Amino acid sequence: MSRFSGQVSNSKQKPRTGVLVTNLGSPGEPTPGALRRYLAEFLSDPRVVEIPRLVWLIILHGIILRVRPAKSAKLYQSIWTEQGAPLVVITQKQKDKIAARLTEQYGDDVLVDFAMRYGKPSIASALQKFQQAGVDNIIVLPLYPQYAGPTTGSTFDAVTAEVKRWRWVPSLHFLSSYHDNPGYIDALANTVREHIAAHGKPDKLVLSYHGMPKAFQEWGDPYYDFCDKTTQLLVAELGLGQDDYLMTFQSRFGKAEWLQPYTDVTLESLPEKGDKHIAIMSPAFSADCLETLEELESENREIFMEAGGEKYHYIAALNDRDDHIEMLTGLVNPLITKR
Ligand SMILES: C=CC1=C(C)c2cc3[nH]c(cc4nc(cc5[nH]c(cc1n2)c(C)c5CCC(=O)O)C(CCC(=O)O)=C4C)c(C)c3C=C
Ligand SMILES: [Fe+2]
Ligand SMILES: [Fe+2]
Repeated sequence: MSRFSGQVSNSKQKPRTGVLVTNLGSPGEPTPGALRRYLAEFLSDPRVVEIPRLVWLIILHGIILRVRPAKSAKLYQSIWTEQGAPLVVITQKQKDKIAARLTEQYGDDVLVDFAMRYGKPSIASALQKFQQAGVDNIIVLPLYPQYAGPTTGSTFDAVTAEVKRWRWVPSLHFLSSYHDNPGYIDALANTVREHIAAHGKPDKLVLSYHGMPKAFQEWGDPYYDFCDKTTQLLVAELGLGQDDYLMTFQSRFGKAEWLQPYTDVTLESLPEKGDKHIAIMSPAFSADCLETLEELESENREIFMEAGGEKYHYIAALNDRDDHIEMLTGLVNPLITKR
C-alpha cells in the first residue's frame, strides 16, 4: 500500500476545476459534548493559540474544556436554527448560489463544494471528492475577507495537509485575502446605504472586526492593516467623515491584550459622549454566526442600551446577497481552466 493516494483513471478523464469555499465551522449541535469536541479541535490549532504547546495543552484540557463548553453551548442554543448552525447553513447557501452561476457558464467542467476548517464537512473530505471526480485544477476560497494567520493561514495548513498525500498534485490556487476588492467594498457600502434609507443616519457607524492577540500583529500578521484598509475604502465609498465612524475589535478570548479598541468597551462609552444612535456591522464576517448573532445582536446591544444608548441597529453580514455572490464568483472565475 502506497503512502500517496490517487485515482488510476485520472489522467484519462475530462479535465475539471474544483472550487472549494470554506469557513471556520461550528459545533455539530449546541450541546456541551459537541462544544467540547469542536473547541478541542479549534483551540488545539497552533495557528489559533501560540502559547508554548505543553503549557497550553495543560490549560486547555485542565481548565478551558471543563468550563467553556457548557457556557458556549448556551450561546449557540440562542442562535441555532432548524437547519443547524447559522454559519454552516449560510455557507452552504453561498456555495449553492456560486455553483449555480458557475454551472451556467461552465457546465460540468466546474464542481463547487464547501467545507469547514473545524467540524464538518471537513476540508479533507471535500478535497477527496474533487480527487475522485478527476479534478486537475483546485481553487480554494476561504470566506475571510481579511487574511489572518488563525483563519486563512490555518485553512492553508488543512488544504496542504490533505493534498501533500496525493500522488498527483493538481494546479492549486489559494485566495488569501479580498479585503480591498472593489466588489466587496461596494457590497458592504450597499448594506449601509440600505440601512440608512430604512432607519436614518446613525450618530456613529461602528465597524467591529473579530479580534486577534496584539502579539500576532507585532509578529507580522497583516490582519490589522487589512481591516484598516477595508475601513478606509468603505468610509471613502460612503463619503463619511472622521466623526461618523469607529473601527473596533470584538470577541476577545483569554487574558492577553488583543487588538484595540475593544467593541464592548467602546460601546459602553458612546452614550455619555452623545452618540446614542448607532449602527454596527462586522466586515470581517462573510456570514452571520455566533459572533454577530449573539455577541453583536444581543450582548453588545445590552451593553450599549444599559449605558444610556437609545437606538442600536445591527447591519447583517453579506451572507447570500446577490452583490456578495457576484463578487465571490468574480474572484474565482479568472482561475477556472477554460477549454
Ligand atoms: C482563541 C483565539 C481566537 C482567535 C485568534 C480567533 C480569530 C478569528 N476568528 C474569526 C472568526 C470566527 N471566530 C468564531 C468563533 C470563535 N473564535 C474563537 C477564538 C478565536 N478566534 C472562539 C473560542 C470561538 C467559538 C465561540 C465560543 O465558544 O465562544 C466564529 C463563529 C463560529 C460559529 O460557529 O458561529 C467565527 C466566524 C476570525 C475572522 C478571526 C481573525 C483573526
Ligand atoms: Fe474566532
Ligand atoms: Fe464571541
